[in-house]
Amino acid sequence: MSVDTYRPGLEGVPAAKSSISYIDGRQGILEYRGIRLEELATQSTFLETAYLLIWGQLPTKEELKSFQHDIRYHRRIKYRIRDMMKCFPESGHPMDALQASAAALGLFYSRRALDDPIYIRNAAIRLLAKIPTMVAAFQLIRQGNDPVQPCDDMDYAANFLYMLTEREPDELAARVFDVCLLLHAEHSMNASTFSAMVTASTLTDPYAVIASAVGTLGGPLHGGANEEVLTMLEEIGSVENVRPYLEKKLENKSKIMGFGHRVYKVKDPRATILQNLAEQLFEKFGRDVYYDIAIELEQAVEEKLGAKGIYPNVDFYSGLVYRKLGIPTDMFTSIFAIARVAGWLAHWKEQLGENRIFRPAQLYVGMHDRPYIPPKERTALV
Ligand SMILES: CC(=O)SCCNC(=O)CCNC(=O)[C@H](O)C(C)(C)COP(=O)(O)OP(=O)(O)OC[C@H]1O[C@@H](n2cnc3c(N)ncnc32)[C@H](O)[C@@H]1OP(=O)(O)O
Ligand SMILES: O=C([O-])CC(=O)C(=O)O
Repeated sequence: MSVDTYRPGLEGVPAAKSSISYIDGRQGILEYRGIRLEELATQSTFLETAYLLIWGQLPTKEELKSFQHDIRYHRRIKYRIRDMMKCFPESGHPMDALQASAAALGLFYSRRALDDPIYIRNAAIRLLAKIPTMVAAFQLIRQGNDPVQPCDDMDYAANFLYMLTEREPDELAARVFDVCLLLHAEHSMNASTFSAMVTASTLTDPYAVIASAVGTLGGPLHGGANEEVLTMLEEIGSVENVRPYLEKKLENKSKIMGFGHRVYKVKDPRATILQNLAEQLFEKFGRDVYYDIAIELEQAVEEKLGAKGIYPNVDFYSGLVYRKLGIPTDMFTSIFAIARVAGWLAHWKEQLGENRIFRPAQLYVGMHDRPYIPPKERTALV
């Protein structure tokens, strides 16, 4: 293998064949199973879209009804998982709590019948159903409260907001949240999905697959950027400070959170839809002061970095939507994870269909034939 074939970060290197989603990064197009995201966002729901992603086609009325029913039925989590979560430190990050809880599901359900479609379906249903319950449970537990049981009369998104706030959510808020989940559900070979696929390729159980993907999503270069964006907007503090802040960041060669993408060289289509959702919420519940800062920052970054193809990504406007929905900043990435479970499961299933263990090569750049030096003859490096 030569240095010429090595691409840091595997940029542009195809790592799998997939029919799940398609991105045109120059035109800002995203399709799930061939259907434009914009069409799904206005006409579908998160659960219907999750079905589409995992099983490859839109469900019939009966299939959707039975899928929704099964998810409702499996929303509760075992008291032992709740008790385990009560032992987590309240100061711990929600993504760490989620990774540990997702992995813990494997203790109860990891039968690994990977060639049995019923096992695959049940595992997908359990994960889609229980992950939101676990995310909401940690939020209540860390505030010193008991988790709220899922409400059987509520849809997926409304039920999550209910478990989080203990109040029946506003209709617009629930619909907006559902669309947010749909927008974050899948995005081809991103880092967390790749992580899920590597884990899946060893034929381990799906709970380990999802736990490894959650760990990868949390980093600030990936899903964790949505929290960082809000912190940055708070730090900027005023519209007047946007340009001086940006100048300083660029001088220090720092990244501007929520901007840039390996594939998109224009504004991420999800950011456009999220911005629109934020505006719908502002119209009903009042404008967020940070929105004006965000708009000014988008403009300033475009002037400075637009020529390099650096525009807002999905993480730029999502936090402003979640904030208006009353979701605390350090939970933003867990919300992303609830949605992305659908995409991870779709890739898990696709990977199992034509599995070969991931085992890439490396370019060894170390030494050879070094003598072993006994401890007393060694000198410290510094
Ligand atoms: C859900 C998601 O994962 S969406 C991405 C969320 N992450 C972020 O918002 C974090 C900020 N963005 C970034 O760090 C990057 O744009 C990434 C990680 C998303 C993509 O990284 P890569 O494809 O490896 O691009 P890379 O980091 O090599 O950047 C290429 C060039 O653009 C610049 N650049 C990229 N993103 C940014 C940014 N946000 N702010 C300033 N400059 C940037 C780099 O400095 C680099 O410039 P150079 O060629 O002059 O050295
Ligand atoms: O595709 C990527 O690299 C990151 C991303 O936008 C996502 O995972 O949604």
